Amino acid sequence: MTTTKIAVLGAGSWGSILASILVQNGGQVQLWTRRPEQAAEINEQHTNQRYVQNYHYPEELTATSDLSQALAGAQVVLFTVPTPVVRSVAQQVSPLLGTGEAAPIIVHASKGLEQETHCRISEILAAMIAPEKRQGIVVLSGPSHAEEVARQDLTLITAASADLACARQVQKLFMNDYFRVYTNTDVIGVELGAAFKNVIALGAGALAGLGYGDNAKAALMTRGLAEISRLGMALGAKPETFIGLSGVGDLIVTCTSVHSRNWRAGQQLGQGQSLEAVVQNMGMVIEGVKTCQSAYELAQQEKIEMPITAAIYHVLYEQAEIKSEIAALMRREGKAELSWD
Ligand SMILES: NC(=O)C1=CN([C@@H]2O[C@H](COP(=O)(O)OP(=O)(O)OC[C@H]3O[C@@H](n4cnc5c(N)ncnc54)[C@H](OP(=O)(O)O)[C@@H]3O)[C@@H](O)[C@H]2O)C=CC1
Ligand SMILES: O=C(CO)COP(=O)(O)O
Repeated sequence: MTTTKIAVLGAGSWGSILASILVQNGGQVQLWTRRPEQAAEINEQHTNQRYVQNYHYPEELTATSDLSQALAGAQVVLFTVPTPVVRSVAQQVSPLLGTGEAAPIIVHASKGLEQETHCRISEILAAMIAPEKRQGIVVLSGPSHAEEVARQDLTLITAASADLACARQVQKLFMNDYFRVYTNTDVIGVELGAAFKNVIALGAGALAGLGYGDNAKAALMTRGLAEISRLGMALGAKPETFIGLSGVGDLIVTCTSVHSRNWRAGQQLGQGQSLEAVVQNMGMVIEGVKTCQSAYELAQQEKIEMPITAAIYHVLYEQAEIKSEIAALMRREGKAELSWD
């Protein structure tokens, strides 16, 4: 079997751990970081202390700050940078890619929507990388905190693509005894589930920060899933995807885990910290903050009721009090739980 050459772009928590899996599975991986000192740390110490503490990366993993070196001969290019920088990184990548037979499969593992354009990540990649420079675009998504994958905890995720053959190739690259990958062709549903769950996780964290209990958490997740699915379907997603790994699966893990940066950010907001302080202190991406604005605007555009997302938007962008938003949610007019009643 020939070794697959893979470029992983972004050496944060997720990119570096996905790169590690690919190396463990026999891939030849170049991990790109914009910081030469981080490349040196990964190559020489086999650590990435800023993002994943107490983890020793496989010694075969090579990091580089030279993008053309990372992409040379790559058959697969995996984007793992935060949503707000996907467009600018793709712009740098595009001129360096081969065409035709040399064009790579493009994969991404980011979870958000672009602010202002409301684009999904695969839409950004399709716009920035010409069709002759890529094979299929595959989305990797599901309940998967980097910290747990690092310790080889059992993890199941989805590889979604309109091109099922490409999704299967990506599935094969990542599968091993602790990391199991399913395929899905509903790219819209997978990307929207991933983006919107981060917004609900901010709410789950805020409830915890205010001292609410498990009833409130379950209620938020359930009604959060209802509104995510409503907007997702209006935007072309298949309903079943929201009860899959990239939907309810990721919603559960993000709303219930201390590993989640979105949950932790919400918890700190609930404890009374300012958004600026929370973002500043996290030192890692909190995707739900920006995606909340896109979700709120899309809901208005599609005329979809999303009361929880709207409440979180009011807190993040209009300085509303969390407790007043909770009170307003609880005092909404009584409703039927399901749309057919
Ligand atoms: N962490 C996790 O468990 C999971 C994360 N994800 C998703 O993966 C994506 C990445 O998240 P994650 O790795 O956790 O984020 P982190 O905050 O841990 O790391 C972000 C990485 O992106 C790099 N970066 C930021 N801006 C730029 C830029 N302009 N050009 C190049 N590189 C840049 C950072 O580099 P620098 O250090 O130089 O700033 C850093 O390496 C997010 O969309 C997240 O939702 C998905 C599943 C699990
Ligand atoms: O998406 C994730 C787990 O599936 C990670 O969530 P956070 O970005 O909130 O840490």
